[in-house]
Amino acid sequence: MAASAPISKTIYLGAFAHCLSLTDLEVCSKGAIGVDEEGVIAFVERDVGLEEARKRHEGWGGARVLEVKDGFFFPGFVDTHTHAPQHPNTGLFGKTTLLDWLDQYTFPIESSFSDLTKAHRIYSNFVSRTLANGTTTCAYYATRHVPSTNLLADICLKRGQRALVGRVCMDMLSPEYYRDESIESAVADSKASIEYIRDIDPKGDIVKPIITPRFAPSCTADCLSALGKLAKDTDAHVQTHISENTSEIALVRELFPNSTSYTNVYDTANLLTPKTILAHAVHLSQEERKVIKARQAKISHCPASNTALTSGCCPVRELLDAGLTIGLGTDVSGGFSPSILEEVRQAIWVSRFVAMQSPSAASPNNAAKLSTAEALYLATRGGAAVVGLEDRVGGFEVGMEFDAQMIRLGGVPARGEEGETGFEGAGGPVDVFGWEGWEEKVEKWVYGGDDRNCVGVWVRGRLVHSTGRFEA
Ligand SMILES: Nc1nc2[nH]cnc2c(=O)[nH]1
Ligand SMILES: [Zn+2]
Repeated sequence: MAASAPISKTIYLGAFAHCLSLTDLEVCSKGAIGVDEEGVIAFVERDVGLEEARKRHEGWGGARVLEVKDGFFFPGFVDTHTHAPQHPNTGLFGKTTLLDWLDQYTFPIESSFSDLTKAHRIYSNFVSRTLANGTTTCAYYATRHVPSTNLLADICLKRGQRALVGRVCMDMLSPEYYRDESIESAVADSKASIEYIRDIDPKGDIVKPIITPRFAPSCTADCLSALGKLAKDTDAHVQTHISENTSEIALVRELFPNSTSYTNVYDTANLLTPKTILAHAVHLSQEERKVIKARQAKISHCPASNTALTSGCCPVRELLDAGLTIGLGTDVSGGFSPSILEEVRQAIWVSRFVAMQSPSAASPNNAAKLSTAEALYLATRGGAAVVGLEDRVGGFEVGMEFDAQMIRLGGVPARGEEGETGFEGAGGPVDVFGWEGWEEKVEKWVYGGDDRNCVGVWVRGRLVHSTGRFEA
């Protein structure tokens, strides 16, 4: 499954589902998606069999055919915010909240990434884990160490996962043992990592650098401004955290007394650009939302993390109504799962908690609730827009690149005989009895599925993960 191996022209046959818009999920029970040797979608046929699809497309007679059985193709997920070095801490947060969690759990593990052997082990495992969960594009925070940050980019490139990889900057309020020595060294190290990543993938088809000030409380105003200038000079992406937790917001007010808001701190440093990803955005004021929209900066919604660290319930409907571009983020290890499918569920749950906070408990604010289609949109097309890939990935359209996952659902045997469990035909955690419609099958996957259902993953038409549960 080497990322550089040539790919053959393939017709992906069978059911597929993808989002056409925020509210519109298309589920096609009998499709044929033609993908060329460059991994670009050449045709998408609906309600046709293989022979008809071949007849309609000259030159596709000899193409390889890959059929999905008991399932469907779905676009690869986009994880718009996660921390690869925090992977060993997944599930470890106790009763902490953001600021004490950083001190207790996060800085100690991140600081150990000066050890390249350890970094290799953890990063390889995490990239495998995210791929196995259908994540074809991922925005990664690394640590402040240049060699291990570059190693993460190497691993993503080798495995064929699209990635934005960021060397973390932090020149204040972090422990002595894990802090940039100066603004100059923070900028020079960031530059070195940007140059390395652009060198290994000059076109940025698979890996790209992303400038990563950790968050305002761990960067001086001058460091933020220097990174804003670096973003302008290099035209690179930017990622940071914003307005995650109320104590953090109070700290920002104290540290930046001349700024009118948390958003204003980043805006003053020229860090809000169309290529900026702002993680969390739970407690933004109306004014801050307007500024973020005006700068065309993007939002990563991280519902599992926001609940685990009791940061708050992000009012996603309001952010959508304000016209902001939003994707989902696992935020490992604030978040407890590397799965964007889990974030889809968590985003739906959190929207329901927001709905139940309406003044009348007897009548929830239904408008706040995200539908399954909307949450899947955030996981695919929304995320693609957050990382600037909306023209290339996120849906099955002619001219887009084939980033996809094959989802298989378990069939329950038609006849259970005495002594049988009725479990024999099942593959994975979702039981399908045969009478469900395709929309219902997708719903069952969203609420009950996991990586056992994700049997194959492709990036630009290249197989990057497989469980062996289909014939390639
Ligand atoms: N969730 C989360 N928030 C942060 N704010 C600053 N650093 C972090 C981090 O590592 N995780
Ligand atoms: Zn984070």
